[in-house]
Amino acid sequence: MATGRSTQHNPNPAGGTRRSRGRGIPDATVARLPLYLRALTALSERSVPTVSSEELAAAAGVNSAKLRKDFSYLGSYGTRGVGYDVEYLVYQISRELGLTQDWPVVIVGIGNLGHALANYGGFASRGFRVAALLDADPAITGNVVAGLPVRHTDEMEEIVRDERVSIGVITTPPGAAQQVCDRLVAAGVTSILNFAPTVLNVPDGVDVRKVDLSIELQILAFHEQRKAGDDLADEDGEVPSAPAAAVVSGRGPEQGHGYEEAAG
Ligand SMILES: NC(=O)c1ccc[n+]([C@@H]2O[C@H](COP(=O)([O-])OP(=O)(O)OC[C@H]3O[C@@H](n4cnc5c(N)ncnc54)[C@H](O)[C@@H]3O)[C@@H](O)[C@H]2O)c1
Repeated sequence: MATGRSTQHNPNPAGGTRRSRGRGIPDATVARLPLYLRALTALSERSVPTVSSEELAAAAGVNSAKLRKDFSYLGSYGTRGVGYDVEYLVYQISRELGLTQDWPVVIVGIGNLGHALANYGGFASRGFRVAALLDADPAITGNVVAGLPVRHTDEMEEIVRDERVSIGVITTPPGAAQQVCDRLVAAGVTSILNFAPTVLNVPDGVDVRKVDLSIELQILAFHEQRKAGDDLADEDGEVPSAPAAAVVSGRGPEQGHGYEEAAG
């Protein structure tokens, strides 16, 4: 394993706007592109030809000034009085996100979550092909999930090389995640989507995105608590002291998605 590891890619580091490699689009803008693409795809499916920045911003849940700024990085300014061409924007954003090419993905850890992800049809329609499902448990290997045989992790290196896999999805228990990550990276994977509740150490040049539904729920709980506090304050004019900080204290900078709050 390489030395000099860094921790995961922080989409919004303190002290400046991080720019993605290549065309100088800020990472915060890149993080919002999938939101625009989802909204645009829905419009495209309804054969809507054009959309205003306000309509699209509302559909994507983003502020419209931010959307116009984001699209200016793509060189897309829309037409006054007409708006943006939906099909062209779908193409432009897909191209920017690298979705016009096929991305083979491996999923490691085919338990409850791995099964659910393997069965999720949305990957293929967005350009992500599940190249292999891997698990360390011989009782699971050989089972067919979503039409694919679960293969043993002993085959990981060979599969990554032969299928030219650059994206690995980790759905193992937390105790196994770092070791799985190390093997994926050593085999040539350069992007990891980590569902295990653990912080992964990776060498420079490897991007890690972390998905944690419990953190999202904790953030909602924080806002719920604030709302409850506001209601009480409305009644008696005082805001009660809320122990909410404890609820969100586990939120590290790499864990928040922060589409709206991220600098753009
Ligand atoms: N991010 C989220 O929102 C979210 C939601 C649910 C679960 N999780 C996490 O996802 C992970 C999986 O959860 P689950 O409910 O599917 O667990 P599970 O126990 O059902 O499945 C885990 C699978 O990983 C396999 N495994 C164990 N060690 C391995 C190794 N070294 N290499 C390859 N495979 C290995 C096991 O054989 C098993 O099939 C856990 O870390 C859990 O905490 C995250």
